[in-house]
Amino acid sequence: MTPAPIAVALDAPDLETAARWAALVTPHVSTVKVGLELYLRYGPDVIASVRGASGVQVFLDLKLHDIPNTVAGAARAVGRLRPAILTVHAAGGPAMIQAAVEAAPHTMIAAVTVLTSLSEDDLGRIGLAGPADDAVRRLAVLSVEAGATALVCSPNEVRAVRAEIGTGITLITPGVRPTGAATQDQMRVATPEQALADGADLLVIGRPITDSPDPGAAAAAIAASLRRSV
Ligand SMILES: O=C(O)c1cc(=O)[nH]c(=O)n1[C@@H]1O[C@H](COP(=O)(O)O)[C@@H](O)[C@H]1O
Repeated sequence: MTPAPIAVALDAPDLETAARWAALVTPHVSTVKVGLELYLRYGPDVIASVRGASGVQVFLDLKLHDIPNTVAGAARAVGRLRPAILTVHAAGGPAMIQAAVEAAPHTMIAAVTVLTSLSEDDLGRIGLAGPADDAVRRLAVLSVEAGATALVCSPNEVRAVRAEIGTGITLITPGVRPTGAATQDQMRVATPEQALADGADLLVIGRPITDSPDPGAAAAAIAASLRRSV
């Protein structure tokens, strides 16, 4: 069976746990995601540990955000690890995004538009007042023009972003919660089925899978539900 278009966020406190989660979920999902917690603790070795024997696609989520020269250096450094996907913050601007794209030519650069943990009230307070859709679409267009081939947004904006940028750009959506699951610190959320129906290409799902006593079964259940919904 083809693995589901899900990136499981391996936000674990230690490498053994992350590698165990990765091994349990990889029969069911296309991708595993390494974020700041693991990378800052263990460094580059973490990539090989979670990739394991399965050779699953690894998404390195470092959300780089600095001046173009610094981001180019960072993207070059981690590009050598050949992650399939690397995140940068779209708010770093077009020159920064372009620098990342050029520095890591074998990796898909995904620009994070507006964090899914931000509410519209939060957006007003950081100077992005208005519907989240507006800021997300603006950042999406800027990022694609700068060379990003993937975008990260909440499932609530995926339809508007797709309409704005057309096909050919990979849309990645965190903020995904199966019906009834706790939203925790996520503010702009939808179900996996809704995110896929609205045009997401890859769903980032962490705690609804990794907090389960059986992460493999939790991933398999969401994957099966996605298959039934298409
Ligand atoms: O870039 C990301 O992956 C990301 C962007 C965003 O806007 N929101 C967001 O939650 N994420 C990541 O997606 C994952 C979501 O995890 P859960 O909330 O546990 O499903 C975390 O690893 C976040 O770092």
